Order: sequence, then structure tokens, then C-alpha cells
Amino acid sequence: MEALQTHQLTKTYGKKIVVDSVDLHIPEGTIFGFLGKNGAGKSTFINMVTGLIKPSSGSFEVLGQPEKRLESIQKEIGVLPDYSTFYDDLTAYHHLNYFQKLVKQSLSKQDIIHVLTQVGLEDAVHVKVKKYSFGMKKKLGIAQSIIHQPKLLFLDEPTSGVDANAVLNIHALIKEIAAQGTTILLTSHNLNEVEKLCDEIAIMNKGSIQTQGTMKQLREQYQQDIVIHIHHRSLSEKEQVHLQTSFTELVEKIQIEETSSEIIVASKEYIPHVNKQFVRQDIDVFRLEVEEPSLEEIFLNLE
Ligand SMILES: Nc1ncnc2c1ncn2[C@@H]1O[C@H](COP(=O)(O)OP(=O)(O)OP(=O)(O)O)[C@@H](O)[C@H]1O
Repeated sequence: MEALQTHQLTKTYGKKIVVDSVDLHIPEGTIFGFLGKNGAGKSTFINMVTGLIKPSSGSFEVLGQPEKRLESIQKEIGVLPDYSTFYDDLTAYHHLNYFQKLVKQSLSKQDIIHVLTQVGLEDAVHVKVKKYSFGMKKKLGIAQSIIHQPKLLFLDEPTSGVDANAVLNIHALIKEIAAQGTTILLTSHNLNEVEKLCDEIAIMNKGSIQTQGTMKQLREQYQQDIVIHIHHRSLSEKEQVHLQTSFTELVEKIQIEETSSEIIVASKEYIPHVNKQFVRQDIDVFRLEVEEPSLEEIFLNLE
């Protein structure tokens, strides 16, 4: 089953089309990366499929239920919005206790403390939120979004403004939640994070989905040249010249140096040929690395 499916989902404000005929399918059990520049329409999309705002046209199903039955599955959805608001005078514990009652849970004190420990707030359980830093509030927002063990979790920028250590903890937590079967839609401006965590990615631009696929599919789709780094035994100048001239039509660019070389080819099929040239000339290859385009390069190339 698809955890989320949208059909021509559209949102307009006056004449401005903010989300434009989006067809998105998020398979159950995936961590789905949702990318796009500021203002691309990601939060508006999330606000529609979580029932916060009404679509202008189009339809969607969440966990198999159509929009009009969204209320019946609200308990199965968790949301970390792009900004969370809390009551300054309540502690993290009181917030979660209040929230769990809203979503009709009956967690014990220990359960609530466990969730706060999961997000790294174990030392601030009984501290009032007015004393929390931005990163701590973010963690509290994550705790609130997962306290009822949702089947589908929307995390809008879960690590922005959070320090490096806490980022690693949040990544581990996201993986743990996904391993327990929760589908996660993650928006982030940190492309390394998305590359590391997500099974599938969609990139939104000016309200439309520009591209969608697994990292492997996106790489194949957007890979132009393949850069091969070869670390080899030390070559004499004569050998370097000989090697340089032995590569002809196969390579786009070649740079031979004493102990390492960089060769750019147009297609993956040429990689074994490159390797063979070294073997043929009796040059020991210690390491051969193929550089793949990062999500960042793909993302920037799409602009
Ligand atoms: N209530 C509204 N009325 C008018 N325009 C709106 C409204 N809400 C959002 N917009 C516009 O819709 C566009 C998309 O906003 P949205 O917040 O969905 O983008 P985003 O991709 O989430 O951006 P970011 O990465 O900065 O969070 C923006 O140009 C924004 O100004």
C-alpha cells in the first residue's frame, strides 16, 4: 500500500499557484526525502495532506483513506511542523502529557520520559520550555510528533538549528522509527542528510515535482561524466606518457601523474576498459574509485 498518494493536488492563493498538480506516491515503510528551495511549496503540500489547509483542487489518500476520512486516521499521523509553538510555562513532560491526552493515548509517566530520552531531553524533562534553546524545542517537537507511534510521520526540517551531536542522534532516531515500520516524509535543506537517510527522493520546484526516484535512479538520470580515480604504483615519466597516449576515444579527459591518475569517461561500460589498460601495461592498481554525483550536484544541476 502507498502511505500517501496525491492526484493533481493543487493549492492557489489568489492567482499564485503554490502547489501545482502534484502526483506523489510514497510507498509504505520508506524514508522519503522531500526537497526544494525556500518557497517551493513543500510546507503547503504537507499542510494539505495533514488536513491543516484545504486543497484548491485535486485529491489525496493518506494510509489508504481519502481526504474526507482524514479525521479518522489523525491518530496514525505524526507531524513536526516547520515551526512548533509551545507554552513557555509548561515543562516538556507537561506538554507531552497534555498532547497525549489530545490524541487519546494513555501513556504512563515512564513512557513519556522514555520518549523524551529518545530525543535527548532526559536532563530537561521537568524544565519549563521558556528555558529551552531552539534546538531543545526542536527535539520536543520531534518527541511530540512520535509519542503516539504514528504510522506516517511528517518531519519538516527536523535538524535545522540543531548542533552537530544532536543531529547525529536525530538521524539515529529517524532510522530507528523507520525500522519499526513508520513511513517518514522528511523535508530538509541538508542534502547530505537526505542522501544518508532517504530511500526515495522528490524534488519540488515552483510548486511542481521536478524529479523523483531512488538515489540510484537519480544518479543514473543525472550523471553526465564518470570520474575514475586510480591509485597505482609509481610510474616513470616514460610510462606516464605511454599510458596517456594509450587511452584514446574512450576517455573524455585524462590526467596521469606519478602515483595517481584521474580519468573521465562518458559511460559506466568504459570502466573495465580503463582498468584493462593498466593491467596490460603491467601497472599495479592499488585502488580504483568511481566518483558518483552527490545529491547536491544533482540538485544544483536541476536549477
Ligand atoms: N497563506 C498564504 N498566502 C499566500 N501565499 C502563501 C501562503 N502560504 C504560503 N504562501 C506562499 O507559497 C509559497 C510556498 O511556501 P511554502 O512555505 O509552502 O514553501 P516551502 O517549500 O515550504 O519553503 P521553505 O523551505 O522556506 O519552508 C511561498 O511563496 C509562500 O509565500
